[in-house]
Amino acid sequence: SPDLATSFLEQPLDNPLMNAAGVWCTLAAQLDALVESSAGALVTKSCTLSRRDGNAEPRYRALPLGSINSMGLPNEGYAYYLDYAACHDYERKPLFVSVSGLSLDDNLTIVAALREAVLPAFLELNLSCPNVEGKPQPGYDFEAMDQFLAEVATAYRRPFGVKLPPYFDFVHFDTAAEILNRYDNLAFITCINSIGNGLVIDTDSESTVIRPKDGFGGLGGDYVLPTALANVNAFYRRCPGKTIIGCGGVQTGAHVFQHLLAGATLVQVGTALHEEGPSIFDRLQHELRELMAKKGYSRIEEFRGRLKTL
Ligand SMILES: O=C1NC(=O)NC(C(=O)O)N1
Repeated sequence: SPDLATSFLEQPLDNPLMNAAGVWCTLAAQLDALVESSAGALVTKSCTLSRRDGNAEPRYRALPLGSINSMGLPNEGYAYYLDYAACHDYERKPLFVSVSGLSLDDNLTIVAALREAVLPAFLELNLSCPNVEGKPQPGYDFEAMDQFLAEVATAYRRPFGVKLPPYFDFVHFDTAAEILNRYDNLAFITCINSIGNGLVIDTDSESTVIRPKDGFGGLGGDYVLPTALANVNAFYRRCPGKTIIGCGGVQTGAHVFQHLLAGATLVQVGTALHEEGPSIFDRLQHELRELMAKKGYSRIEEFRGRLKTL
């Protein structure tokens, strides 16, 4: 049957699937469940300098077409995730550490600690959390993003990656890619984070469905798949020297196939994992293998990045 084996920054993986940062990865027990699952890799909840309770509840709602969330970066603080990363068995599967400091200084402190720990973990720098009140997303402020990257790339010196927000304009794809391409140790790009500040209204109650920010929150699920695929392919085309991780709207093996076709090397699962649990990785691999067999593909590299245009 088709082989899902792949590699990421020269590390071998059994398959290209992993969780999206923030989903099933805030506490050690959740992370352990991902290690025990058939996911090919895992990433920790975006961490900040100190532990955070996050935003008031209700702050997440599953919907027929996906999800809306305004979690507000609830996490155990960066030391908790560095401790977890220090105990992880990297022979079993790669571990990514997501970092979302609330300031450049916080990010530099966390990144320096990660570098000092000398662990095989991969740093995913989150530039795109839309849910901390008063904190603009660095991903939507190109000057701030460039400054963040200049300082983090210099301080960390090792290969790292970024988690980007979705962009919706070719000028923004061009400008963001031009910035990313200036950093040689910026080795991977994860597209996309949630589509920020959507508003879901419940007709019966005539109300918003989450409490924070008057109900405005990040969208995931079916709502975001075409935007996620566009961003994966836009950066795949513009950043040939970098590896793309796809995230957004994955619920079936066909969605995984589409992300790979668009140029992704790994594929992250958020909303659907939140709703189905880690067994989803078995289902997605089964569905992807079935689809590959039907199409006559035996390995991912036979079609990855080979999206046809009309
Ligand atoms: O980067 C993030 N994206 C989201 O959609 N939500 C979380 C959060 O709010 O913590 N962070």
